[in-house]
Amino acid sequence: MTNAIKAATTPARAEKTDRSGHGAAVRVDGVDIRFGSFHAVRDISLDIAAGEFLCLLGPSGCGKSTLLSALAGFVRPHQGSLTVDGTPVTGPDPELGMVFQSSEALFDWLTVRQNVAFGPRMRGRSRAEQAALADEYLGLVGLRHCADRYPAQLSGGMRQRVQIARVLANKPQVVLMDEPFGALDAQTRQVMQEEMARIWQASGCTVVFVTHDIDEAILLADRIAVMTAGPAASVKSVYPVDLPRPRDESDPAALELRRSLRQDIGEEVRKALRDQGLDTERDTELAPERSPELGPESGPEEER
Ligand SMILES: Nc1ncnc2c1ncn2[C@@H]1O[C@H](COP(=O)(O)OP(=O)(O)OP(=O)(O)O)[C@@H](O)[C@H]1O
Repeated sequence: MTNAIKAATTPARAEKTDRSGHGAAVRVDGVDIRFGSFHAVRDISLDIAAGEFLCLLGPSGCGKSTLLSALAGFVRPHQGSLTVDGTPVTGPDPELGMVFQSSEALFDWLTVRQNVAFGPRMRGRSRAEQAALADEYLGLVGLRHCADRYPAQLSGGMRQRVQIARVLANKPQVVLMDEPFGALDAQTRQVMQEEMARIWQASGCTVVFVTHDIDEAILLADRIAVMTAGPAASVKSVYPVDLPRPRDESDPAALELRRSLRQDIGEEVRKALRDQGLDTERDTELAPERSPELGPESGPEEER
């Protein structure tokens, strides 16, 4: 467990009704996942504190989504355990909200308000409670004025905000996000990242966020876990992001962290490309950056 994020104590899940909408501690302990004979991830251990924002970074195809799916209860580990506030994850659970990359997950035939009220409705909340929750979470994502529109009448960024509101309206303790802004244009993505930081702070939930984007991870995360190239991917290193919020990407400490992450992930990407028989020597895009004026590189937790 050298790469593990050490969580505080993990209180019993029995308290969850009192703390609904607040974060839960997540423990990934020695998790192996296989698809038939294919070994996707190997011996992954991570302790994520209640209310923490953890980003998972790594080369394409290393197993980030697979790990997230296991946390969501969609995929069963071959070995090891996944627990939320000490309770094993055995299948999908309303306490574990999943936000997908594509906003196609929304129900096109329901209005925005009905989409957000869907979870509370399924959980037997009264009409008044459904309306109040939809109003609250649409307000949080700044879309109260769109409540009566249908998803097709919204932009991609707005649809993603509806998806986030719909997940949060269930008051999950843990929100799992799989490249939620990956399909957005650069400007919308930047606004959504800033919004996400605000929404997370307002909701208090634990977030596990998969991304390819180093800058996005630095902007959002309390800690960043970097995965090795697959197959049999594991956690290579965990970086604490000790930067004040809101984050300033031009902060020298942020630039230094970015350089370390690029180097760390670049090594894994080159390894993956070599395994695929590609020549990576000429890949200048992935070459580690050298900026002597930035001083010594920041390192992952276990190197400190
Ligand atoms: N249901 C499945 N059956 C077989 N193999 C799978 C299955 N799901 C994922 N894999 C394989 O597991 C590996 C990890 O896939 P995964 O989607 O988790 O990677 P990723 O890091 O999220 O990739 P990307 O960053 O490109 O989205 C890949 O080699 C993928 O082909």
